[in-house]
Amino acid sequence: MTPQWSAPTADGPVRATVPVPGSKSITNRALVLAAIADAPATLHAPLRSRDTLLMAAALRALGVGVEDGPDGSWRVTPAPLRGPASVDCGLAGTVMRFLPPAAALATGEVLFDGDEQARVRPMGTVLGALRALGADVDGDALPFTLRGKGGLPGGEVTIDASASSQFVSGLLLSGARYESGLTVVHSGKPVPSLPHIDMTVAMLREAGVAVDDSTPDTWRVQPGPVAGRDWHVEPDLSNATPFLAAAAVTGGEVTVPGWPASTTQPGDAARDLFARMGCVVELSPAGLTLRGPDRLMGVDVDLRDESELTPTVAALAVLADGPTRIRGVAHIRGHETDRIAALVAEINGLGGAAEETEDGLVITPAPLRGGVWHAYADHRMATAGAIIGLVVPGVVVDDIGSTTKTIPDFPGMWADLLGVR
Ligand SMILES: O=C(O)C1=C[C@@H](OP(=O)(O)O)[C@@H](O)[C@H](O)C1
Ligand SMILES: C=C(OP(=O)(O)O)C(=O)O
Repeated sequence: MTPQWSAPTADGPVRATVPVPGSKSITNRALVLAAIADAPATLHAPLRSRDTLLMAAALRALGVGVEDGPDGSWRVTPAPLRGPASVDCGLAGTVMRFLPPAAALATGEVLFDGDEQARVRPMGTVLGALRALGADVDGDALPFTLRGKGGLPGGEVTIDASASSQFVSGLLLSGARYESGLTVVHSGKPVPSLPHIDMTVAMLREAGVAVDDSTPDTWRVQPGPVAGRDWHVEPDLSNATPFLAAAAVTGGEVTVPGWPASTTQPGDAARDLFARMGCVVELSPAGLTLRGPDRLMGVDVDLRDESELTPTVAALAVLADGPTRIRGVAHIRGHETDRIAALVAEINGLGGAAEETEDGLVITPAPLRGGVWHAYADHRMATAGAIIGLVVPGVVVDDIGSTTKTIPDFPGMWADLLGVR
């Protein structure tokens, strides 16, 4: 855990242009696709943070070449995957869910483990699916060992992906390399974060893989090669939201350059969310510019599709002038931490009024006081504390280092945002 971090308060409306590092979700998909492709490829502007460095390290351990380019790019040279190897998943859902289906293509043993908190994240569905498809893997959670046989027959598998869209994405990413391809059928409560599956499908198609997603809850990947192609990684739109929130809560103006005109990133939904809370949001070739209102409005929102935005929306909600209800995110209890419980505990710990519901939380604005905001090793809990600290003096985030999961230098970016570096 890093030393306690006193969140800086804003002494007026925040005005800044904030370049945001690359998307975690795109970078880790591109790394996996490049690793199992038929030719070398370059990732331009990839995210280099804990989650993606762990993915790169894991692929290197499996025999893939991942070399640093002078401009921050990554050159990936595919190779037949092979064990014995150890994979440290850290706390990264994308590593723990995307790599085991790829490791089933390897020869030899691959040991997976991660942070203590990672050992309670839902994994059984992926491992059960791999077993059903013919893989030799024990267990239902980290740590586990997969004994690679150099490939899988593939076929059809039915899973319950209501706890994470990553179960589907992980299987699809490697499915074209299984002998008869792969059909994943979801059966259960609705799949969350569906745009992240759309991102997987779009990137597979860009890599020349035929994917049929025309039937709801069924995805079919044809067997065949994955084309080695270069990837240009977009800025991480979900990671942009704390910086945009700084303008929202101080009546300021923040621009994030390079915001894509069209994207599969669920973070793009932030444009509409901020607008509903009273902000003026403008997308132009210069990027996305957000102007904060005099008073933020509370909202009633279903965040099932963009559930990773919940901590930012909750932080905005405590500073709004009316109640907010967040629905549709029961599964975020299995994110880096139980985010529903964590948000409610930390908001109430500062004197706020938040309540858990079965599938989200309700926040009623109340005067807040300073105090310790616990991050629970969760990058988005930490950035939520930073947002509140802009307005509430004396907020101290206990583990700002948790932000390195997806942002290399959040404290530095935050200081630049406020002009206090
Ligand atoms: O595939 C991805 O890159 C992600 C999918 C989502 O996971 P869940 O479906 O578990 O919410 C999202 O919350 C996570 O941050 C990234
Ligand atoms: C849920 C998240 O991460 P992960 O990829 O580890 O699931 C997140 O970044 O909000």
